[in-house]
Amino acid sequence: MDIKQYLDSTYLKTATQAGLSEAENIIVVKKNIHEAIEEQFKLIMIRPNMVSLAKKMIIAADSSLQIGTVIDFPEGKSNVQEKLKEAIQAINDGADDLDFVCNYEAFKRGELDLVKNEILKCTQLGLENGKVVKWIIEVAALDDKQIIQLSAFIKNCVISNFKQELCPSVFVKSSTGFYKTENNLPNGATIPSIIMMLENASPLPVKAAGGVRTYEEAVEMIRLGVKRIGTSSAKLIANGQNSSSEY
Ligand SMILES: O=C[C@H](O)COP(=O)(O)O
Repeated sequence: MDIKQYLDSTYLKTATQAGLSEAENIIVVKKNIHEAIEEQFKLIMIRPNMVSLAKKMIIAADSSLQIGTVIDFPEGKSNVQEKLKEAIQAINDGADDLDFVCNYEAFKRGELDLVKNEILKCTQLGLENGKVVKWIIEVAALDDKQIIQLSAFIKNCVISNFKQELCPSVFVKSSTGFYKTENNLPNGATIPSIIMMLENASPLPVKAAGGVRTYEEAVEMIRLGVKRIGTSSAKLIANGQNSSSEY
């Protein structure tokens, strides 16, 4: 098993978030894309406005690196038309994976029809274009019951409305990595949250994202059963693999 094939190497900071100029931030994005090509990661996960750039670099390098991008990131509050518009642009620019932020706040308010509608329409758009779709539920914003309920809700929406053979292309994903918690609590993929997702999203696969920093943490997530790991520490994790004989 090659751990690199689980890694969605992620760089999602805007220039402002990185404390850089736009030009400097593009240099960092390019460095991340170049590194993902060199390291033969599964995928580079970047903001939508960087997808065309990644596509050009990947074609120029004759690489099989895939491109993922985030839709309605990081809050997931936009209406379904805006989510679809952003996703169509990303598809046209060359994205392979579409990681949608679910309107988890609407789910918490009990607006289930709204959430179901966005899951069905956006998933359909992705699948009919041959894309992988992921639904980010932002576990740090949810209590345990809500993690269980939202994972099961997404699963039920997908398995009742799409062909069974398409289910492996629709993930439930833990976190954006950008959620601000009170008292600096973990804002990403904790082991208990991932276990709850795995138990309730199956047969949909789970992506652990947010706070996965080391080879050991990545291996633990894979042992639990996740099929993808989104991390801004992909190179560090891959280097950890090189220094261990475990896999
Ligand atoms: O999947 C996406 C996350 O933004 C990655 O979070 P991280 O920076 O904690 O690895």
